[in-house]
Amino acid sequence: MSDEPTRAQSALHLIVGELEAVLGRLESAELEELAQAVTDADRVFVHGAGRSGIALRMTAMRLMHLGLTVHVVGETTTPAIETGDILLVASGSGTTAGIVAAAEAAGKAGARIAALTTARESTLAALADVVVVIPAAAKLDRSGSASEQYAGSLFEQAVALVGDAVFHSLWKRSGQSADDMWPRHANIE
Ligand SMILES: O=C([C@H](O)CO)[C@H](O)[C@H](O)COP(=O)(O)O
Repeated sequence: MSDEPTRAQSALHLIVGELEAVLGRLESAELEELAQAVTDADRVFVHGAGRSGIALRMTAMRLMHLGLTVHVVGETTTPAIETGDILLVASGSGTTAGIVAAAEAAGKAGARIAALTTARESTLAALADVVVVIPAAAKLDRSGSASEQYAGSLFEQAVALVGDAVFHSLWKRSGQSADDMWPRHANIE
């Protein structure tokens, strides 16, 4: 058998390399601001379209494991957002209509808004109290300069990892052990 990497292995190397590069360019102060805003909030609401939303659902689960009250916007049981809450949104483009509308509504309700986006100058970023810029490709960027991957893949992967990093830092600050958190894990699945 040849030692040559398969094409999927080559793709994995590409993805890991792109992630390392893009995550290395994140502003540490922005990440700290995000972690603090999440921990300061009464409740955390997450929202994103498509894969951006899927990535944030991973974060939502871990923040729940940490003991925070977390809701995914659009779920049947999600209540009204209000003052003291934070809406955490992810949108590579920063212009997805439903996400911008949600941020506007959350702001009017008195909630804080934290946005993960590639676009610091976007409508979404302008609405947000906390912005973490992930300098990946937005989904319509066909230049290949920010990423060789399809559409917003690099952004969406980075959102999941940023969420895990925020969770991990908050977990370590909390002093809880893994055993302390485990009873919150779903026991019907
Ligand atoms: O699902 C997505 C698409 O496959 C792009 O890679 C996006 O996450 C979805 O279209 C939302 O777009 P953004 O709000 O610009 O992240």
